[in-house]
Amino acid sequence: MGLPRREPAPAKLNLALHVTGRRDDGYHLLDSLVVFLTVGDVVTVAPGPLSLTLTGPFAAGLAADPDNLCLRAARLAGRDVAITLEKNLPVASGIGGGSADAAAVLRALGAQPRRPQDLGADVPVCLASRPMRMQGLGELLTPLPPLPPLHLVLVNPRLALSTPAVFKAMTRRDNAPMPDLLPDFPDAPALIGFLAECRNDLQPPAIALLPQIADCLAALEAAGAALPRMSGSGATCFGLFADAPAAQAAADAIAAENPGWWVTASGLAPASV
Ligand SMILES: C[C@](O)(CO)[C@H](O)COP(=O)(O)OP(=O)(O)OC[C@H]1O[C@@H](n2ccc(N)nc2=O)[C@H](O)[C@@H]1O
Ligand SMILES: Nc1ncnc2c1ncn2[C@@H]1O[C@H](COP(=O)(O)OP(=O)(O)OP(=O)(O)O)[C@@H](O)[C@H]1O
Repeated sequence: MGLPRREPAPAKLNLALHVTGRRDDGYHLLDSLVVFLTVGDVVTVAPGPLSLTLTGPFAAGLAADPDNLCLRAARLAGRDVAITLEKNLPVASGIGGGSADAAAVLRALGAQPRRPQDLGADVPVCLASRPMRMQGLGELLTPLPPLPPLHLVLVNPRLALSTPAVFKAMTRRDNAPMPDLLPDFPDAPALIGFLAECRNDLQPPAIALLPQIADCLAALEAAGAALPRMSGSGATCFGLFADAPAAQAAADAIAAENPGWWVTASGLAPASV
């Protein structure tokens, strides 16, 4: 594949995240509905030697050190390339930033490693970057039926949350999965009705570790969001709105009231990135 190449790394969002068990090695069994957003990082890959340059609003939260997931992805692909990462997503925020970046590097290189999950449980789904039911530890992927357009607002208190710490803080790990057969989602009310019966099982332990998450959820609720919920292991929360102007107006109102937070409106990424 020709270089240089610019590859979007769309944010990952867990519309629902059920934790259904725990293996002896400490990893958890998941059942999740995952979608990808128009907001995201951007990776550019050019001919080598191997290097990483960080730009963008959240670049300061990361170091260009060898264990950055972009460099780990290039090494897994066996390629010496010069990578630029435009970091638009908050770091350690439950929307898959690092996994999305690693997947974008692999896509840009046309690499198909046998075990992308070795870079992180979310990397296989981020490689696909299209709506999926994600099961197992994150490696079992089933495409979702077509989804209606969604208009979201994301809210993050600009406080990082460690994924292992949230899993560790769970008090109950044998929660019910989603139904075996998912219904069709002809419109947003149908999807919202289904999601209302689902959960993010990481939300209660995350709030116990970081009570500000409850403030983000309350702000979304007050702005009229359907289904305010946390994504992944947090702390980013999301809510759904009727249309793009309503989402933008809610994002503006929440940002004005909470100048310290990261707030953005977003839609779903097109099916192929
Ligand atoms: C919570 C999710 O974001 C949901 O999409 C992902 O499962 C986490 O994906 P990720 O950040 O790519 O995860 P990894 O970097 O592989 O793992 C971080 C930590 O999360 C916990 N972890 C992750 C995935 C999984 N199925 N069970 C786990 O218990 C483990 O403590 C692990 O050490
Ligand atoms: N390119 C990268 N972008 C973000 N974080 C990275 C990257 N490379 C390494 N990391 C490390 O990975 C950790 C997790 O960050 P990341 O943003 O992927 O978490 P997350 O959004 O919570 O992901 P998930 O939803 O998959 O749990 C951070 O502590 C960070 O230091």
